[in-house]
Amino acid sequence: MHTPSAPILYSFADPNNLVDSLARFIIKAQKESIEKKGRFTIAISGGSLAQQLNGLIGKPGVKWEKWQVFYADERVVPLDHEDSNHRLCNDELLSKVPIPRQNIHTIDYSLADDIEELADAYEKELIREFAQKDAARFPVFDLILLGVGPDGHTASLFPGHELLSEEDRWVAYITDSPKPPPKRVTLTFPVINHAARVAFVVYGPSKVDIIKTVLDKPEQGLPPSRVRPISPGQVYWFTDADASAKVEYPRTPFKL
Ligand SMILES: O=C(O)[C@H](O)[C@@H](O)[C@H](O)[C@H](O)COP(=O)(O)O
Repeated sequence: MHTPSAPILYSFADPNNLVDSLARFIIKAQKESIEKKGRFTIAISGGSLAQQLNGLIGKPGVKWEKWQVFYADERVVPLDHEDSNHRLCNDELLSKVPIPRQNIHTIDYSLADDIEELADAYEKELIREFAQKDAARFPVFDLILLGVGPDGHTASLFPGHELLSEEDRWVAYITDSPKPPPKRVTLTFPVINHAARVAFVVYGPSKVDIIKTVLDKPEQGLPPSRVRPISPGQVYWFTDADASAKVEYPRTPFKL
């Protein structure tokens, strides 16, 4: 029944090719989603991922007014703070494209003194977008974009952390993140694993060992290995030759 499909691994020798292929992949996902539902729901992580999205800037065929952008995880800092994932994503991409501000769903930092309330408010923001329209137990994002830390975390789901077993909530909070800043909110595994598509974007030599473990030894259960969207959801890996150098898992040639 709901057997997850095997991950699809792309490895690009040329970094520009990764950026361009990722942009084309996102535009195709956007087109299919808008044709089906009239909108495109996407969640974006922080870290180096934001820079990899600049292939979208100025590309024909992107219907920015149909995008609904959420954050796969967010650091609990003011939105203009240099640690904010929203600030990063805004600086790298969103401020450079004609997306309506109300389509960008940020945390409400005014609730930061009570992180549980802040996480609940962000969950309600998702419910407003998804529950009424899709009436599903969990939201079905059209696309979730994730990175992987050298310690094997993804979004703000860290190896060995109790949040890995969250089965109920859409948005959870963490106050002891091993990667600073310590206070964060994150989408949970049930949400990530209900997405139509999840794409990891990982490049550079510092990721070579962790990517090998995640893809070749999924039985170790690192957070990115647990990203296995239920059918017909699909997980993709966009890597460069440095990050995937040691991986034995089979690569798929990129074509749309
Ligand atoms: O808020 C965060 O810290 C990120 O969302 C995090 O999950 C990130 O994606 C990875 O740590 C990879 O980051 P790099 O690509 O910068 O290594």
